[in-house]
Amino acid sequence: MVPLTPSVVDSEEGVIVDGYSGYSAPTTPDGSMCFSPISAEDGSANLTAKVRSNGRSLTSALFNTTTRTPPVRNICCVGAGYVGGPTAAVVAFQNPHIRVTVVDRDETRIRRWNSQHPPIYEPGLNDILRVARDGAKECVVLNKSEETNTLDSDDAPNSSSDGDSERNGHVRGTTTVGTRQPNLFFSTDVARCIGEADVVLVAVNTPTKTRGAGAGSATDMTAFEAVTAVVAQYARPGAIIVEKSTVPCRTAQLVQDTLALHRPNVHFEVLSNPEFLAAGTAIKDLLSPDRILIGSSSTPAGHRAAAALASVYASWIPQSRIITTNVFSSELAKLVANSMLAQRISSINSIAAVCDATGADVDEVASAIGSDPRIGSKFLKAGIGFGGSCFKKDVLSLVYLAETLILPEVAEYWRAVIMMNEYARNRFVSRVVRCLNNTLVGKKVTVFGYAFKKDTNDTRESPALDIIRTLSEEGPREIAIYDPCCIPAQMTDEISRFVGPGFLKVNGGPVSVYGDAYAACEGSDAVMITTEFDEFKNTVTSPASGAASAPARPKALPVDPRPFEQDEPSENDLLALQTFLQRSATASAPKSFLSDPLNRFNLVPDCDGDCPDCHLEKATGTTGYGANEAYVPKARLDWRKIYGHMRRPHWVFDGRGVLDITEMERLGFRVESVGRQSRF
Ligand SMILES: NC(=O)C1=CN([C@@H]2O[C@H](COP(=O)(O)OP(=O)(O)OC[C@H]3O[C@@H](n4cnc5c(N)ncnc54)[C@H](O)[C@@H]3O)[C@@H](O)[C@H]2O)C=CC1
Ligand SMILES: O=C(O)[C@H]1O[C@H](OP(=O)(O)OP(=O)(O)OC[C@H]2O[C@@H](n3ccc(=O)[nH]c3=O)[C@H](O)[C@@H]2O)[C@H](O)[C@@H](O)[C@@H]1O
Repeated sequence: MVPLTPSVVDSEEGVIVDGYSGYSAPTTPDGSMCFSPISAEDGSANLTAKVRSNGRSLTSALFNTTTRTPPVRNICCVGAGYVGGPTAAVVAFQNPHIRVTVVDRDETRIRRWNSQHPPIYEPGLNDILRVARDGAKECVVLNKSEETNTLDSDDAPNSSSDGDSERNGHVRGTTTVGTRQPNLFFSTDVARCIGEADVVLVAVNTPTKTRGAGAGSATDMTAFEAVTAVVAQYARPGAIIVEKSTVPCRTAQLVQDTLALHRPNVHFEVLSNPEFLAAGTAIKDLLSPDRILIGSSSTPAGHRAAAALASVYASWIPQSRIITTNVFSSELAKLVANSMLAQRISSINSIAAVCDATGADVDEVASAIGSDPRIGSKFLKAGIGFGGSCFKKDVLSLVYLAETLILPEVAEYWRAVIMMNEYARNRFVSRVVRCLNNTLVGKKVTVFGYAFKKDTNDTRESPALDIIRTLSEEGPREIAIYDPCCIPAQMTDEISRFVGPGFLKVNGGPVSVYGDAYAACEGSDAVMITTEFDEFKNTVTSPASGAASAPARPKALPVDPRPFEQDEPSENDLLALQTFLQRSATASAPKSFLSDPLNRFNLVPDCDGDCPDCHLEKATGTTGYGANEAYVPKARLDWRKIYGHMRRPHWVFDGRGVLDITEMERLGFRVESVGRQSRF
């Protein structure tokens, strides 16, 4: 056990530091917390009063050097999902002195995090895991810029570490980076790990309730409430409890109440620290976030807790990007951020319908309005609408909040964002069916894209799944699915679970999953693009001229970070150098150099003989995206080749606006694209 920190000592068991007292937390009929702000108000308003007493930003107080900041040495993150896993990994990576343990009740998930098959794919995640989870070997890096951008394995800095030795094994112009011990762990022992932590990050799922009070819009707090109860029982006195999950506004009050109920007379600070990462760019977002938001109570203990959490982020994030607010503002800000982003997508999709009816082009409209800095150009891509696990549920959570606050106009306003999203999707599918003479019977339709957005294998609330379900009802001969990032076996399994096993071709249904885009198009009457993968883009130059095999995303070379600013390069410096060396290596560089140019990684132990992921990989011939194999964007599709595989009249329905219509029509396709018909 890590010794108690100063702040922990001043809030030992039996001592109420800030005068909190306990009351029972309201629950919904089905046992999960309702989190209605109205019912929360009914109890007591200790936290509310503290928040109201000081609504100003706490930032100045936070970084005031006179504020005593307890050192954080042990963090437990509850929830090893899309947020908990990558967030904890980056926190551990950037803070080698902090022990970070990610706990989950799902044994399979934890086993996979501890193996060569992490349960999620995110670009850059493996490199972080390989260092934080597995520790790193000593390595020697050349601390000066390369004159050329064409390094190969012989130029690898670590390969020149011998000869020409100076004292302490250093080579002129080189820096030795010491070994690093593992400080990221994954465990199913939830109670024990919570009990050892100075800071408990709660990053469990908070979906929309499907039954009971508020079904269809309120947040299902079952998992969050369960964790709160375990925290209340096992957390060490004075531990800082952090809401990382997206939760309804005023949840901190209810957490406080639950803690007080289970452990009267013990004080815990509850912080809100919502996560803003997006799937597919999680590591980039975590390494370089726009902002870190920390909400706390405005008491001295609240400020100390916020400062302690801020100190963890300060290892790699500039102070200016760490924003502090009162705890309820922070909770609400997360819901509002997602709702505003979703609203922009719905707004532009409503305009796409107007474009289709008038001949205006939605991309041109978006570009024209987006150049006004007050509007901005991001999140104005029209198409089949947003998917993913969060936008819909967070907008609905805001709707429910407004309803419970008796603000029906506000609720209706935000509900329209969801309605417009559904309208966009339905409009697209109706168009496909209409263009195919109102019947799919005997026809084959190919769906390109199963993940809810590009560069991720996250398929939650994927528009594709909804579309597959609707198309199935039309009685097609086949619905072929291809996704460049998702593993076919997993897609098949999900379709079986969420649409039904009877829909799979192997069981007599129409749906079949392909690992090859061209095979998926064989004999197809129509191709539908449902995810904006770069692989699906066509090029302005004819594929016949060779452009089809061009890389999907030619990237500018990253900057060589050397010479390092400090004698001792930071983990960020090493990561930047690794990326630089990988991207500037010649094609002949060996694979081992490309995956680990600094020769720093320890071996990942082999999986047990009965590892189900190894079996799956062997059985299906897919490698998955484990520690040894990352998803590499594939070459762009050769649409001319696809044309040859399809049946006339070669329909393509672009639900994501990734195609150049003129070029496609030149190849002979008939293209329908949301808001982009440009008939005039
Ligand atoms: N997915 C995303 O990109 C983002 C999600 N969020 C928010 O973060 C939160 C977590 O989301 P995800 O990571 O996507 O969810 P997830 O479903 O991927 O992971 C949640 C994990 O919590 C575990 N869990 C549930 N109850 C537990 C318990 N009682 N004890 C131990 N473990 C338990 C589950 O087994 C699961 O592995 C949600 O509130 C979400 O709204 C916020 C920003 C981005
Ligand atoms: O709370 C969350 O879960 C996260 O939700 C979103 O991230 P994410 O859903 O992963 O991905 P986005 O890039 O926001 O895309 C969401 C959906 O909107 C669609 N989209 C996006 C942008 C656009 O212009 N048009 C559009 O249709 C995408 O195709 C995708 O289906 C937010 O961008 C994150 O900041 C937030 O942390």
